[in-house]
Amino acid sequence: MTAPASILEVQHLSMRFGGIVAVNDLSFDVRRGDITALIGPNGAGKTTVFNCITGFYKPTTGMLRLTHADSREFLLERLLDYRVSKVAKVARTFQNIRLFAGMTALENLMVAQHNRLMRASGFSFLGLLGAPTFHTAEHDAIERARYWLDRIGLTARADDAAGSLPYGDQRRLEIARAMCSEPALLCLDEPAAGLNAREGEALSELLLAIRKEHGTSILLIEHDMSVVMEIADRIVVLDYGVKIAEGTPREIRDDPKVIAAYLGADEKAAIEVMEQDA
Ligand SMILES: Nc1ncnc2c1ncn2[C@@H]1O[C@H](COP(=O)(O)OP(=O)(O)OP(=O)(O)O)[C@@H](O)[C@H]1O
Repeated sequence: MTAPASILEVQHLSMRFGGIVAVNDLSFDVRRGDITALIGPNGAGKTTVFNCITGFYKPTTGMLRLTHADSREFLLERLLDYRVSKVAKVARTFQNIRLFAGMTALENLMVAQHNRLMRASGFSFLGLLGAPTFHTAEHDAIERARYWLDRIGLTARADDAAGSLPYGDQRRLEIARAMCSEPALLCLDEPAAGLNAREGEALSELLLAIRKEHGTSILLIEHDMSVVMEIADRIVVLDYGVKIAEGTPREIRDDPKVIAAYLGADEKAAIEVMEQDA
């Protein structure tokens, strides 16, 4: 059986906060194995969409259907947030870094596998008895953590406190931590924020490698257009909670509606700017 082409279908999603309509009747698909970017000016509703997908918010209306490669379906709007990560296998990073700063880099990657280890330990009982299933799970968890440390070039700093690492390394460690839970869908909220050009390139390389080597579908919010244009397969553009465009990086770059939204101008003014640039 071939895996369904879309890993996530967002259908008619709306989210209201009192009188504010943060997301308004939004529909788009995240294709399996693609890097999809969600972009738009400040306040467009991007983080609200993420919060609905990851179960932090219950949408006012709409459906969020996630389909695993084996065709198992999950309606994310009906799941509690911990089940979105644990059962539906959606992992997420945040705009601000949320590592455990006092724990080592390796420990941060082990904590991410806590659920799996707890299950293998029979919720402590089998672990205390030293059951082989627990030892195997523990060994696998360490191997997985070491793999990801190596993948982000931090093996030599495995025992350093996460908070003492350079900012770019912390960003990539967060992504590695999310990958330790072996997600079907990886949601990244502004992973390039605060990175310099070199760190931005290292991030792009990491995300392209995750897609290529692990086949993980990625949905990212990003303001850094150089990163978006370089790595995204498809882009969805939001403005005032509404989808104003969707397409390949090339299609989006030349779309007057998108340029107008970013300039805070109307479409006619945007076309004039494009003609001046040409
Ligand atoms: N919990 C909330 N309560 C009330 N209003 C909210 C809440 N969360 C978001 N909003 C409002 O919803 C709108 C969309 O916000 P959101 O943070 O989703 O935008 P964004 O595109 O992620 O912006 P940015 O790029 O600045 O992070 C804004 O007007 C914001 O003030």
